[in-house]
Amino acid sequence: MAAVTSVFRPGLFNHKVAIVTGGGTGIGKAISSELLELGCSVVISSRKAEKLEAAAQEMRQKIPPSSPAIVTPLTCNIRSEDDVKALVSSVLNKYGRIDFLVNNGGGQFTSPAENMSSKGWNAVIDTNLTGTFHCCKEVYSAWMKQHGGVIINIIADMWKGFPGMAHTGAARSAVDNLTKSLSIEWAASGVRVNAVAPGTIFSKTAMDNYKELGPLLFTKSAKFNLAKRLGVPEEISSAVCFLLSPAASYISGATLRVDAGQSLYHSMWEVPDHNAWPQAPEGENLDALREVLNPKSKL
Ligand SMILES: CCCCCCC/C=C/C(=O)SCCNC(=O)CCNC(=O)[C@H](O)C(C)(C)COP(=O)(O)OP(=O)(O)OC[C@H]1O[C@@H](n2cnc3c(N)ncnc32)[C@H](O)[C@@H]1OP(=O)(O)O
Ligand SMILES: NC(=O)C1=CN([C@@H]2O[C@H](COP(=O)(O)OP(=O)(O)OC[C@H]3O[C@@H](n4cnc5c(N)ncnc54)[C@H](OP(=O)(O)O)[C@@H]3O)[C@@H](O)[C@H]2O)C=CC1
Repeated sequence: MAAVTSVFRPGLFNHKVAIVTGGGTGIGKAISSELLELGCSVVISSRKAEKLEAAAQEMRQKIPPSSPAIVTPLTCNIRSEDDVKALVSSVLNKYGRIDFLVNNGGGQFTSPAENMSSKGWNAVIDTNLTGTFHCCKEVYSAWMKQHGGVIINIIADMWKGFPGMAHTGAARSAVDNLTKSLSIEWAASGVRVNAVAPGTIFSKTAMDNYKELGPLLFTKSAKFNLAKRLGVPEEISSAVCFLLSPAASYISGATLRVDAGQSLYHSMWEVPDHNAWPQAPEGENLDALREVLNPKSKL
């Protein structure tokens, strides 16, 4: 299979520097690879050093000879403010600038809300909401406040709630709002802040996170969008590269849904038939409704 080639102009991001959290797998790997192809040096960052190093090796082999880009793997748990400070400081020491921050690292587990422990809830909120905040704040304070830049937050299709993953729905919705607040507060520094809300995007690592449930969740999900197929990480990457690029110079505070209309369509979560709902009030409208539902009842 041929390698995907960016639709953007070669050299578009020459000599820029990006941090991509979760940059070694799935969506983050696709974003990092496309940025490298376009000339941007990328720091890929997540918790597991071995995984990052392997991803960096693979990416190095694919950087076009014409690209001045360098890829650097650096470990960081975004839940820890100290880790994030150390990451940003290392990037500035090595590269002397940070043009782009892509807050992609994150995730969750499936569980009905009533079975979530406080520890599990906090793990997901700390990762997806607080982790994103840590990265935005540190990159802004240490670099973008004085020099400008672009931040992209990867969120999720939580627009109709997120039954089965209520913790991440709450966290991502909060990041959608954080994106707007930061875009306003940091506008005068020349910082654009946007979000991308993916639909269901297949990668091996994303699916494996759900263990034996993974294949079922992903295959079942494929029909709940207008394309009638799953997305792939490259389809998120191109949206991110657009928002990072000068083509999006008039876009800030926005969330771009890259979901083939999934958020407009019906949900995977089935509400079972039940009689638990309060009855509608008696009156002429309910009488008329009963007649429509059961015309013979009048006889
Ligand atoms: C319903 C339709 C779904 C279709 C799929 C469509 C959408 C796909 C969206 C995606 O985002 S795919 C990307 C998937 N990738 C990831 O999620 C990767 C990152 N995920 C994680 O790191 C974890 O999920 C995490 C919970 C965010 C963090 O895990 P970690 O192991 O670092 O946390 P701990 O601190 O060890 O655990 C804390 C606590 O959390 C609870 N918990 C963790 N995993 C599970 C689980 N699988 N099931 C139930 N509970 C879980 C648990 O209480 C843990 O505490 P302990 O019990 O271990 O003491
Ligand atoms: N795939 C999909 O359908 C969708 C994905 N998303 C979101 O997109 C992002 C990328 O997911 P995807 O590529 O699909 O799945 P992956 O599981 O491949 O990616 C998740 C990445 O996040 C990193 N990560 C997790 N926790 C932390 C942490 N505490 N600190 C730093 N890095 C962390 C992981 O690396 P490590 O374990 O080494 O820390 C991993 O690289 C996630 O935020 C995900 O929730 C949103 C909507 C849909």
